[in-house]
Amino acid sequence: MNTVVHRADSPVGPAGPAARASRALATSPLAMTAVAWLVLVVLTSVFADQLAPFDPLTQNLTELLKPPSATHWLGTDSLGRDVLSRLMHGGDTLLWGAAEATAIAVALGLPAGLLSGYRGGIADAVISWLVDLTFAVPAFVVLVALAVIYPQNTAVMMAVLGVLGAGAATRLVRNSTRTVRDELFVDAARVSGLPLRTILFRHVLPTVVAPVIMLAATSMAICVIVLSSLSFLGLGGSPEAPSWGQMIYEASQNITVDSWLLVPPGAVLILTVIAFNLIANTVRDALPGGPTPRPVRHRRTVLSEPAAQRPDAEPETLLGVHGLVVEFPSGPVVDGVTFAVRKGETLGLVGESGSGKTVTALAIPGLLPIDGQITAGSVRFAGQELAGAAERLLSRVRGRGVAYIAQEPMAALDPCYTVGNQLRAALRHFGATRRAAAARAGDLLREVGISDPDRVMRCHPHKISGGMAQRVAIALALSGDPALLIADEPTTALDVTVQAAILDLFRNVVATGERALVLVSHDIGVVADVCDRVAVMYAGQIVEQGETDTVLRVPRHPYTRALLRSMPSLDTAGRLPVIPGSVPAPDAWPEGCRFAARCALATDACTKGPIPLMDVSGPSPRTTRCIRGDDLTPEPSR
Ligand SMILES: Nc1ncnc2c1ncn2[C@@H]1O[C@H](COP(=O)(O)OP(=O)(O)OP(=O)(O)O)[C@@H](O)[C@H]1O
Repeated sequence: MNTVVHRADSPVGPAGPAARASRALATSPLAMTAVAWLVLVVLTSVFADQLAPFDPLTQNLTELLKPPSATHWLGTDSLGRDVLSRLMHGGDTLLWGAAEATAIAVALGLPAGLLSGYRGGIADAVISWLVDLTFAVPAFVVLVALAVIYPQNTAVMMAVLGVLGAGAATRLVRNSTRTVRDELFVDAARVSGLPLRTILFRHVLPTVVAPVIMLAATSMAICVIVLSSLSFLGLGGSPEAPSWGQMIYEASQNITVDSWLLVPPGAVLILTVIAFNLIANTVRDALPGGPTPRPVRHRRTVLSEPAAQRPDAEPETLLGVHGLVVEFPSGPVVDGVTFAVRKGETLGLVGESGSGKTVTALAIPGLLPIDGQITAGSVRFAGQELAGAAERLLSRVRGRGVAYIAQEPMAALDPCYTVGNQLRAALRHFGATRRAAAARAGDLLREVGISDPDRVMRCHPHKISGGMAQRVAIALALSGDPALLIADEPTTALDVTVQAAILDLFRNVVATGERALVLVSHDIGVVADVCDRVAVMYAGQIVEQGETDTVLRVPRHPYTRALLRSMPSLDTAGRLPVIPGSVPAPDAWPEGCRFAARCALATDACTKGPIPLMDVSGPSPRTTRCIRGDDLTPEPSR
């Protein structure tokens, strides 16, 4: 039975970075003091007319440079004006100006950074070039020039400062987006066929909110300093209107007569800047080191030779992969893979680590890493060619046609949203009304064997166990009612009991006869348990394929036999035989049989040249890539 557990070591909190940031702010006394100070400054500035004891401009020549008193709490300046009243009015222009520049920087930088980070390619190159341009502009010199051209026009100056600051915002959002773009939950969203807009706003945006808050707080601090500096130079606004920078300037003129005048505006300015920085630092500290960047994902595949219609395709074939070749810059890693899956059928792709199973599985719905390409062959799904297809077609097919279940279900679930939230969103994406989605979400969880769906729906992913997360991932995959499920090592991370339950679940999923399943596993026992047919992969090729019973009972390739012998069973006594050596890396594939170096039956003939797939006579279609297949003795029943 699956249990709901709290994983203390979970890398993610109960919600996303934004929630973590607000919790960090709420629980840090220093940050709360900073927030309180800023609230006080803002309220005082907004209600200065009502709160200030004196008019900030009224001069009283009989009260020059008075020290703090009961009447003038902070004293008077060289023209007899009340310092406290001037201080209260002095924050207005400053804070509005800083807010204007910050809002412009974020408004420009957020979409640009999202686009640049998520799309990459030309968009990234152009936007990065523009960002570099903003970094090259000496902002303060530009502001001084603007102050001369548009005297006392703080709005124009801050707008320009905002545009220049957008470069930093864009860079920050871009980098955060790139980090999250390759997370499995974003892949999962893409696999579900969600449109770009939804993926960006629902899955990527929440993870960049906290960095943006941090940037906004830093930007406010910088803008306050810049505006004060301009006022200090007499360039930052109307000379009559009080401002903190101007007050500091006036105080500096009287420093030998009365140094106290420097204290109130200086202290308020410093405290305000420190408060913004404290908030920025608290938010920064609340952010994790960031999800580990993974190799970038590719959205589009390129086909060097046009995929032809396959005349030999059987009409009931749901998925037909023919001669699939996938290459990375280092060379091919999948080499001419051919298999077909019919409705109601489960095909197992089995082989040791590095044999090319995952790359083959990812190639089907067009989810190869960015530097991987289908360079030959065909992937026909329900009559449509997917190899080299446009992203638009692929996103239509993903989710509704083909659903992909990743090995790490926890990582495939968005940590920012509850299970219910994610399920309902997926169902709504596939056209369900709000009410129908709410009902169907519970049904789906029940279908995948979760007995208390209401409670699980309220949980964030980090609060559920691995087995439960895998069930939720399967429910999510089923939300688009796909015809084909591809499950990549779906039980590897689970304990044996949960593994058995999940395999049962897969059996039920295809039992209706309406769906097909491609199950990727390195465990031939799992494949034997669930799959109707099996394709054994080795070094980028299928080396044997046929009905599971037949292949496992009478393997016709020494690699299949070696895999079977290394499978634990109840009657296994002593140590399990291991296959000596390891799968050759793609750049070390030999000319002849790729398994020859590890094969006890290998002869000179095996290493002379490529071994083609050969038919094996028998009651059902069967192929092997071994010229000595007939010499293999049947495996004793296990
Ligand atoms: N992004 C990549 N760039 C270059 N080579 C890659 C990349 N991804 C995978 N490969 C290579 O492709 C080959 C097949 O990898 P693949 O992950 O498909 O194997 P697998 O059989 O699924 O193994 P595993 O069970 O460990 O995932 C390996 O040699 C691997 O190093």
